[in-house]
Amino acid sequence: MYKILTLNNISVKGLSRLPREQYEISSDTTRPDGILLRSFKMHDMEIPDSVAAIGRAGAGVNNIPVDQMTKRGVPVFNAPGANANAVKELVLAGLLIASRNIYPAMRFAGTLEGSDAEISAAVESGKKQFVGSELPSKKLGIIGLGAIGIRVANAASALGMKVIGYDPLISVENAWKLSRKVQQALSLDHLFSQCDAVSVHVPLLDATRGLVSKERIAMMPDGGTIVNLARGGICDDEAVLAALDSGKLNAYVIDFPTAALLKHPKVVSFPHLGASTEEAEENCAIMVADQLREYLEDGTVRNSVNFPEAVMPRDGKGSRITIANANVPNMVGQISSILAGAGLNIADLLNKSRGDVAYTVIDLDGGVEDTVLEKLGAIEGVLTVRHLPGKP
Ligand SMILES: NC(=O)C1=CN([C@@H]2O[C@H](COP(=O)(O)OP(=O)(O)OC[C@H]3O[C@@H](n4cnc5c(N)ncnc54)[C@H](O)[C@@H]3O)[C@@H](O)[C@H]2O)C=CC1
Ligand SMILES: O=C(O)CCC(=O)C(=O)O
Repeated sequence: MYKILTLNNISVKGLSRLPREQYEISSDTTRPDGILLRSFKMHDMEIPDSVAAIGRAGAGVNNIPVDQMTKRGVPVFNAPGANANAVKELVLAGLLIASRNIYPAMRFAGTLEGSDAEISAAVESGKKQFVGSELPSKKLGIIGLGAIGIRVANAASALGMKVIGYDPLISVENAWKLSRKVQQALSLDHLFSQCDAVSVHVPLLDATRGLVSKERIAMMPDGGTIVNLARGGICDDEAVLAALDSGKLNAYVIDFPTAALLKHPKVVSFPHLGASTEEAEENCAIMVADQLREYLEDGTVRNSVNFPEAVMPRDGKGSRITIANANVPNMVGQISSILAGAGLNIADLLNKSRGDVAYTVIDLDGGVEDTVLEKLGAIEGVLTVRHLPGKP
């Protein structure tokens, strides 16, 4: 029986991918084999050494101590693209809310009193305060052309906006998906200097912290909009607030409000709502539960943020061993020698590496003694050895 600890509510459709006869799922369990979570902050948590894998039902993994898990040989999985449409829709909503002054206009309408005729008169005289602008008259800059950025770029372009994108690390697959109407920015400064609105879609990393800075905001045309549904910290909030006060910026759309931001009339705050649709919650939970199950049962690695992709078909009968180790020379040689010394025949072998980690999947013709597993675990640099018995 595998034990799974949940640190947030995970969609039932996802949890149902883990059959109850094999998986015990609880928000309060000791010695779990796997953890499923969304935005729970794991950095201050003591992660039990029983944990073999962590599944993030979403995209961002800045709430998980990924480096620490890599050193322990624990893969962290996420659900790339599974909530991207939901975020794209909220970005478009944010742009429209900002450009049409929808919040102040709704607040104004909500204050009106009197007869229908009086309300109608107040509506007609009051609406001039909320005159907005249309999206096609604006140029949108998108920073980060991953699953979300690409969708926002293509959708904004289809709505008639001029769109320019910046992502020096864009994948070939994503580049193919990008509308040909989207221009390429040569640098962040190039992007900021010509965009009326900028939307960020990058992970929170050292390299992206404070990326929307005072200096870059100053390059924008007056009256601009910043949209940040990516993470707090990517924009320098103090600089944004000063720019809102001076009129340099007209609106800030944020999914990560702070006390200072909530008080400001030009800030459009959402409560980390980007991925909160039934569809996105189900997509993420299903994807990550499937990946966790495949790893626990077969050692397969798909969509990990710290392990190499490792998919080796399995006939199910013989034993499978998986080994995570430091990515240093002669590991496969040492592993094979121990198996050969124990008279074990390797039926199939896959060895992949990513950064500091290497991962090996070995199918054996028969079973394997615990003493052999102990010898494998004692090789210097080996982080984890897992034995996955054959399935009938
Ligand atoms: N508000 C919400 O509920 C949600 C927020 N997010 C946030 O959005 C972020 C992006 O999500 P996805 O598009 O799904 O991720 P993704 O991994 O598909 O795309 C991220 C893109 O950013 C690019 N990038 C990385 N560093 C960069 C830099 N310094 N400059 C320019 N581009 C850079 C990468 O090359 C990649 O193409 C997540 O990391 C997460 O923080 C994601 C989903 C929901
Ligand atoms: O699970 C959520 O609601 C948050 C989603 C998110 O921020 C992400 O996927 O990065």
